Amino acid sequence: MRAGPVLRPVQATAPNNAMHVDSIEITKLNKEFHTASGPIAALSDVNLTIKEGEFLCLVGPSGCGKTTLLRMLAGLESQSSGEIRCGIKAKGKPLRSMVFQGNGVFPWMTVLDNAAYGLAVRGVPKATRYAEAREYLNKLGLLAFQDVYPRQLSGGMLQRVNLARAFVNNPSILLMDEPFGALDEQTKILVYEDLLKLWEGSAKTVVFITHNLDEAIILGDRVAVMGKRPGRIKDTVNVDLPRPRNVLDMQNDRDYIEVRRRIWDCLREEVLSLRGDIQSEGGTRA
Ligand SMILES: Nc1ncnc2c1ncn2[C@@H]1O[C@H](COP(=O)(O)OP(=O)(O)OP(=O)(O)O)[C@@H](O)[C@H]1O
Repeated sequence: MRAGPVLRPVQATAPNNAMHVDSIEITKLNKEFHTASGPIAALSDVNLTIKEGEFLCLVGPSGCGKTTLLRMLAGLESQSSGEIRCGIKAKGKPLRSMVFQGNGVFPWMTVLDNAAYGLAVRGVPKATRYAEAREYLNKLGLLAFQDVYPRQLSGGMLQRVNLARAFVNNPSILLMDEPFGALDEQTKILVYEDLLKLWEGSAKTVVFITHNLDEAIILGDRVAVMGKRPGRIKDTVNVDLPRPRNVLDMQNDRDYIEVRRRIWDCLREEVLSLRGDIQSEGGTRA
C-alpha cells in the first residue's frame, strides 16, 4: 500500500508540541515502480534535510532516481514508504513550482503571457500580473521581447522566459530538473548569472538536478550526491564559496577545485559501478 499525500505540511503530521522546522525533511524514503516486467526499485532509504532558503543541487549517475525524488517533492509521485515533511510556509503564495528540462514555454502564448502564466492560473488580475511579469522580464533583459512568440527566441532566451515564469509565480520552493541541460556552454554562463541574480536575496529554497558538476558548484550552497539505483543520498558536500558569485572567476579558486574533487571522488565510484553493471548485463545477454 502506498503512503498518502506526498508533501505534507509539518503541522499535519507533528503533534502540537513538536518543534517547528523551516526545512524539508526526507526520511527513510523508498520508491518502487510496478511495471509489466516486474517491480523497479527507484529509491531506497533516502534521508535528507533541505534548509529553508538553501540552494541544494542533486547529482548522481544516470537512472539513480533524481527525477523521481524531485517529482515526489513536487507532489507528482507518491512514495512506497517513508516520509517527506515540509515545514516551509507558503505565506500566501504557491508552495512549490517545478521547472523542467528544455523548452517548457507555451508556443501559442507571447513571452509576456508565458511569464505571467502562473499568476493567471491563480486568478491575479491582468494589470497586476502583467506588471509583475514585466518586472522580471526587465531584470532578464527580455522586456523588448514581451510581445514575441517563443518560436522567435533562442534557446537561452527561452530558458530566461522559463526563469521569469518561475520567479513571477513566486513559490517558496523551486524544483528544477536539469533546466539548462540543452544549452551551449557560453549561454549557460549567462543563464547561471541570471538565475543567481534572481535567487540571491529571494529566500527561495531550490532543489536543482544536474549532471554537470561545475553547474552544481557554481549555483549550489550544497551538493547532494546520490548512489546508483536504487538511489540513496551517499554524501552531501558544502560549497562554502562566497556570494554573490562570479561564475568565471570562481572556477580558478582553490576551494572550488577542492569541492569539485570531493564531489567527483564520491560520484566516480557510483558511475564506475554502474558501468560495471551495464557491462556484466551485456555479457550475460551475449
Ligand atoms: N513511471 C515510471 N515507471 C516505471 N519506472 C520508472 C518510472 N519513472 C522512473 N522509472 C525508473 O526509475 C529509475 C529512476 O528514474 P529517474 O528518471 O528518476 O532517474 P534519474 O536519476 O533522474 O535519471 P537521469 O539522470 O537519466 O535523468 C529508472 O530506472 C527509471 O527507468
